[in-house]
Amino acid sequence: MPPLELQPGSPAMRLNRLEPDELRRRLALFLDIDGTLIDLAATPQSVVVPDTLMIVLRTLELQLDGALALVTGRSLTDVDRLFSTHRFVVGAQHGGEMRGPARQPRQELIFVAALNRLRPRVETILPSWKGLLLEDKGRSIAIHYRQNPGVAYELKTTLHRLIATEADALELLEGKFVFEIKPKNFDKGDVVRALMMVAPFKERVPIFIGDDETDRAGMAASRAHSGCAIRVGDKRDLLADGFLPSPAATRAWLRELSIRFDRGVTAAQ
Ligand SMILES: O=P(O)(O)OC[C@H]1O[C@H](O[C@H]2O[C@H](CO)[C@@H](O)[C@H](O)[C@H]2O)[C@H](O)[C@@H](O)[C@@H]1O
Ligand SMILES: [Mg+2]
Repeated sequence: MPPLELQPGSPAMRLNRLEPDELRRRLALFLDIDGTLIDLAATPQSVVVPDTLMIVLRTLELQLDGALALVTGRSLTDVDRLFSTHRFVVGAQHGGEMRGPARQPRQELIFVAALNRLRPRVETILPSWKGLLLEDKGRSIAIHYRQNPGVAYELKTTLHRLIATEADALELLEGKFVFEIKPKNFDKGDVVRALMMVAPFKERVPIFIGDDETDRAGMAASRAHSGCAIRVGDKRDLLADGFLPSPAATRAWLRELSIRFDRGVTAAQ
């Protein structure tokens, strides 16, 4: 099994002791995408989803009777482009856009007016710096500065100043070489809470796996449902019950989990 480091006494320890078939029937997986399932790349468009990951996710989704969701900052359209051969349950745009198990896109419009008012002002300030990439997702706007990391402080200060005019409605998230402007009324925790109210997630124990500050709301919601949280990367995090060192380790861990479920079913037959 790849190196999943578990905090002593965490609920994850108890889950880990369950028989494979019991675990399979009890578990719900909430998986962040960038930096957790797939390796980071120079631009949002240049990431690669390995075929093997696609197979593992699809297999786990079947094994968990559908209780697997992708929870991401990306837009739903972008998720469907990346994972083009299957439509997963998705909490996109940090929870601003959702496709639940009923396969119906649910779009929340609250607070979006504030974002629409701010959009032209963000577009106006961007040419002040070289190498910025604007990713307008509709319900959130990402400003990537990976190509010019030196601008971080000045850009952040400017964006904070812009957002101050819509402070009741909007917030600034800090990701990996990216600042994101999003409405305040949702986060990844809402995705977990919403899905845990409906089948097939309901009654299961959630595990949220993420790599970023923006995942902490999802991690906290998972723990609040008596589940656990795993942080990917080298940051220690008090909210995390376990740690995986890299997206490659996450992929390997998910694959091992799927194999363990498969063996459990075979053993029970
Ligand atoms: O919640 P996530 O699934 O982790 O998505 C977070 C953001 O990921 C993407 O940006 C990040 O990944 C890019 C590709 O590796 C990288 O170039 C960029 O620097 C990262 O910040 C995505 O473009 C954003 O929309 C997501 O919010
Ligand atoms: Mg991530």
